[in-house]
Amino acid sequence: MLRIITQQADVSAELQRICDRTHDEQVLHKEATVREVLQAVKRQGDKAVLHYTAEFDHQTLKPEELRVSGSELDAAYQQVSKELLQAIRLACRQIEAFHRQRVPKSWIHFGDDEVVLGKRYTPVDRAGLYVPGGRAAYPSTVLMNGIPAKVAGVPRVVMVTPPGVGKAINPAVLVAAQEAGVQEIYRVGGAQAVAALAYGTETIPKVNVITGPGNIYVTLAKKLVYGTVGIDSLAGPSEVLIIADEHANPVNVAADLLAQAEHDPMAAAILLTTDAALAKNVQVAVERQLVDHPRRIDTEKAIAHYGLIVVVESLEAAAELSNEFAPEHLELEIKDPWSLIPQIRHAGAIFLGYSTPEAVGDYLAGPNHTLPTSGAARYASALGVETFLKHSSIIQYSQTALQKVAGAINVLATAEGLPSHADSVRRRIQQEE
Ligand SMILES: NC(=O)C1=CN([C@@H]2O[C@H](COP(=O)(O)OP(=O)(O)OC[C@H]3O[C@@H](n4cnc5c(N)ncnc54)[C@H](O)[C@@H]3O)[C@@H](O)[C@H]2O)C=CC1
Ligand SMILES: N[C@@H](Cc1c[nH]c[nH+]1)C(=O)O
Ligand SMILES: [Zn+2]
Repeated sequence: MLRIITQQADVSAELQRICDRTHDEQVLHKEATVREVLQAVKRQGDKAVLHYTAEFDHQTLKPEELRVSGSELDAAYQQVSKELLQAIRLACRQIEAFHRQRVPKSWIHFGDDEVVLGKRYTPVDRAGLYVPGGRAAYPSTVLMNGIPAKVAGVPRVVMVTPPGVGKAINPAVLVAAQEAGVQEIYRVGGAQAVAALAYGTETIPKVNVITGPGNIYVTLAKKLVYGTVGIDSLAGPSEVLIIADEHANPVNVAADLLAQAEHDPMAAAILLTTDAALAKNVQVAVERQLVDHPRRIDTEKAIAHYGLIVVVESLEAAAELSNEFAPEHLELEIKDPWSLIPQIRHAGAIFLGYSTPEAVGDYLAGPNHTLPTSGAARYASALGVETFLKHSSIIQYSQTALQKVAGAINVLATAEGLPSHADSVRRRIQQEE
């Protein structure tokens, strides 16, 4: 049963507990497992990858089966319906159009005294996309990761995804990969996949950046390999926080809460409402919709552990609680959602109004669905083209310009006790005189 509490109770502490669910003591034993997997893959390469694939995914693979073959990729097109292919292509177009909107551009500024300054953007050489596949198949995530990598111009894009039952990756995932321009796919998931991409194995190449969402094991692994490789953000078990007023439809709100909860037993689904009657009606609607839910057991776990309805005093109070939580997805199911926007400081994606369910963003509105979770939206953002780019600063000084700043550099270098720094400037000035 989805719990209802009022704002008088210790709401902040309860929200914090839910927010921290991926980094509290209960996940420590999972972190120990992940550390073991990372070390083993680093030392033993493919052998460890295959070992953990057998242990956690229950699939016995030979090294040569790790990479998805060309014939499997071709065959996937025969296994998806025309409607599914059309939907994937529609999503592709909309996601690509969105991500092409504001691609970071190199720039150069020619200043006084022939000083040239700028930034030059270049893609990483190799990107590794993690596409989840434990409890559901995620062709949409293939597009959300593959398209920005393509727009960024990454020369080599590698994808990993769990092997699936009978070693068969969902054909929609393989079709989506090809539509997004990804051809190099490996049948491996979990922490062992992240480790393979971070350290490289005999079969799987080491990459420069690992992107994509995943469950607690994937997210902990990404956190631990950060530094050896770059990552997009900690995009772990899904979350939605809905702020709703008395005009919201309780059945729709319940469906949106369940749409998150069904992802994972560790997913979070929170409603903050100014209307006590709506709170009760949503609670009842959630129960009803769970009755014949095909993923009932896991979804109920998420609702029981990380689901919550809070009756708040005002929309302003709701906005403040939402900021404390910093949700991955925030839905504003209120009459004038734009009026609350100025008060929202932290959220991965914001969905406005009664007719914008999060699912529209999950699949095809265009913005990325790979978003920071567990409070990471306080400092991180959605995956984007920039995730696959880095920039080099460009600096050119003329002799005249150098002469003008030599004194200041000398003072700063002396203050830092670094005489060679001062000397490197002084010598050039003296050479000129
Ligand atoms: N934040 C975001 O942007 C998004 C998050 N998600 C989240 O991605 C996740 C997908 O999760 P899954 O379906 O589980 O797929 P997954 O691919 O993330 O995880 C499955 C892998 O976990 C490993 N694993 C399972 N049990 C294990 C154990 N006991 N010990 C060690 N490793 C184990 C297995 O190797 C398996 O391949 C969900 O939490 C979902 O909410 C999905 C889309 C977007
Ligand atoms: N809701 C997921 C994305 C998703 C993919 N497919 C369905 N939903 C998230 O956390 O962003
Ligand atoms: Zn979803």
